[in-house]
Amino acid sequence: MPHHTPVRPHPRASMPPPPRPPVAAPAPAAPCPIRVAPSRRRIPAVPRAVSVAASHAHDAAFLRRAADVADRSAGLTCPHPNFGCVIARPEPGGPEARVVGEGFLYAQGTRCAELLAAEEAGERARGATAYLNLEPGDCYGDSTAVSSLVQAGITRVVVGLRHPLKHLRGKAIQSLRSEGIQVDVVGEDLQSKLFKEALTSCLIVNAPLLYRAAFRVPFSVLKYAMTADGKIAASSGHASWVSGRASRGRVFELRGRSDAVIVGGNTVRRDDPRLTARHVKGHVPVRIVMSQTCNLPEEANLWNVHEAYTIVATQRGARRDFQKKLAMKGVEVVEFDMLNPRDVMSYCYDRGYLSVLWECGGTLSAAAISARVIHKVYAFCAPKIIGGVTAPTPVGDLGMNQMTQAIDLIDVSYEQIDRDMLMSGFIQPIPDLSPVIPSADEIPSVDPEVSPYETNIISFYKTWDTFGAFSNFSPHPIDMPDEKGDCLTWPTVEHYYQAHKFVGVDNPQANDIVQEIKQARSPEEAARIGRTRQREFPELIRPDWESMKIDVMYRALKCKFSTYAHLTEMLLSTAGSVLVESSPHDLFWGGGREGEGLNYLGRLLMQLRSEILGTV
Ligand SMILES: NC(=O)C1=CN([C@@H]2O[C@H](COP(=O)(O)OP(=O)(O)OC[C@H]3O[C@@H](n4cnc5c(N)ncnc54)[C@H](OP(=O)(O)O)[C@@H]3O)[C@@H](O)[C@H]2O)C=CC1
Ligand SMILES: Nc1c(N[C@@H]2O[C@H](COP(=O)(O)O)[C@@H](O)[C@H]2O)[nH]c(=O)[nH]c1=O
Repeated sequence: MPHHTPVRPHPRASMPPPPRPPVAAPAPAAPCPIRVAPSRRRIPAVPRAVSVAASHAHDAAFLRRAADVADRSAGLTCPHPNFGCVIARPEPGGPEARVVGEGFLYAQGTRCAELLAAEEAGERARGATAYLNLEPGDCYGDSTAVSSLVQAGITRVVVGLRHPLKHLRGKAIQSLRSEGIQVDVVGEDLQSKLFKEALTSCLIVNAPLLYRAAFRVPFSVLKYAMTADGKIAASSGHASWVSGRASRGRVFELRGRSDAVIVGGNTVRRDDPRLTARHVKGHVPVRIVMSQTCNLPEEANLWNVHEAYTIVATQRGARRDFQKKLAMKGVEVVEFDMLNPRDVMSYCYDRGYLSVLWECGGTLSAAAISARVIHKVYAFCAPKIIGGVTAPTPVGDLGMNQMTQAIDLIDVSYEQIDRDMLMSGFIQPIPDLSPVIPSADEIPSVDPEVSPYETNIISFYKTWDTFGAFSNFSPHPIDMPDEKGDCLTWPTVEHYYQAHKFVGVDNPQANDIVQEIKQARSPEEAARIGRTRQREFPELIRPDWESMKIDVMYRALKCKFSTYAHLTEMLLSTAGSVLVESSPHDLFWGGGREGEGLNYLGRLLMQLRSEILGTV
């Protein structure tokens, strides 16, 4: 029988709840068919003695709403598995059902959607139904989402999609059922075509996670703006602007939904782009330049890493002196034996990216399409003619010389944006993983492919991966003494670690930064603030930081694992294995791309494990 995680009390409130989103959620950035109904909107009245079809219509409407709610973190934080939870109950005496609570996962390491929705519903959750776009991904060993629904008194749960990650698939559904809660999964227990639209909404809002799980590369979107005669720039290369302001505003939103934005060397040389999302607050994607020659300008907007982080992906050994200059500016250079879109996407997968936006020209876009790493296309078409025999086009040579070879886009949407027309469609359909990965109740307890003598390396990285609780981003607050001995609660280990770069520095600005980090709404924002301030104000970093950072991390980890018994249990369950933080770029705390990293995070966890086992 597969092991199912016992329902545990959820950890103390780890993060201040994000401020209530506006009543009408921001219009979804992607021109997807779903529109967000204003919050608290009554779902159309359905007579109490409802037919099955009518109750399905009810369920479908609330499930669509859960998918809409799940999308609310777009542009605020990095792409992550999107969870929305809507709790609804029939009005006492009235025929209508009403939303009594809803919530969405704001970021990795923050309070889960189910906990937030149950808190908002309060006593009204008793006997109600919870609608989830995606099966809960309790991967911290504490089943917060499941226990929140159980403790709230939910009696029925409707799930849009089973979790696509193998180590999570089916576990929460099984836990809920073992607690006596009725769980209806669309496509399994709910087969009606009335769910088609709701299911599409669930697929779209979690497309990045689904593509990542299915193809082991991030969900990749190619976006370009072209004139009516099919040019992305004048023959001189001049391209400002093809599309209008409103269309470019939509592009900024698309960037805000992406972990990274990719351009080719030519576009850098021609446009000197910034590639930022242009919103005052919120998530800023990494900018990636693919350049085989590394023949890039000495000065460029992309080298201003105060605005956003930049990676140059280049051929191994290309212009090493220039690479050093880039590194001095804070630009990260990553070398590849053979620079190609597939290897760069595999690297982005290793970095935990879910979604990437390709904003390159036709040369690189053709290479990416040929490498089959592009999944969706956004084509902005402007009503203007530029002409030019040599004017660049959106996609270069694909080796096709018969129109019958053309790639047909599927699930195509058309949207007018001011004077422009946006056509978007998929090159590869959103993967339906239901038949591919069996769920927990179907997976044999021992994977026959893995021999018991298989390598004993346990890799961990993102909070949604196996052993996600080992990540410093996991939502486990720690109580730590400050320099005066007073006990302070830090939302996560990451908050504590980043803030302690600036602790003990006799400068009010340093203390302000400590407070700014401590109050960050999510560990990723705490990390972003800490790293940005470190680059901006190196003089505010405590002078002994390099010699003290391991001790700071060790103290935080010791507190984390001694505070949460189930985390200690999880750590001890890895006895005999080597723990590696599989970050391909953090060569101090992580293992690196080819194991060249020092893996200090893995080493500290193994040290803690030994101390607990008394085997130091
Ligand atoms: N309207 C729009 O939406 C857009 C317009 N543009 C315009 O397009 C023009 C640039 O287009 P284009 O010349 O096609 O440039 P690209 O942006 O496609 O860049 C091509 C460069 O990408 C690099 N590259 C790295 N790996 C590969 C690979 N495996 N295959 C191919 N190239 C690779 C090379 O850089 P290197 O030479 O350094 O080795 C190559 O020269 C500019 O005028 C720009 O203004 C660009 C983007 C969007
Ligand atoms: N010219 C053009 C686009 N060009 C793309 O946008 C980049 C410039 O981004 P930024 O520097 O952030 O404004 C440029 O390098 C290219 O990738 N995009 C569009 O949506 N519409 C347009 O008309």
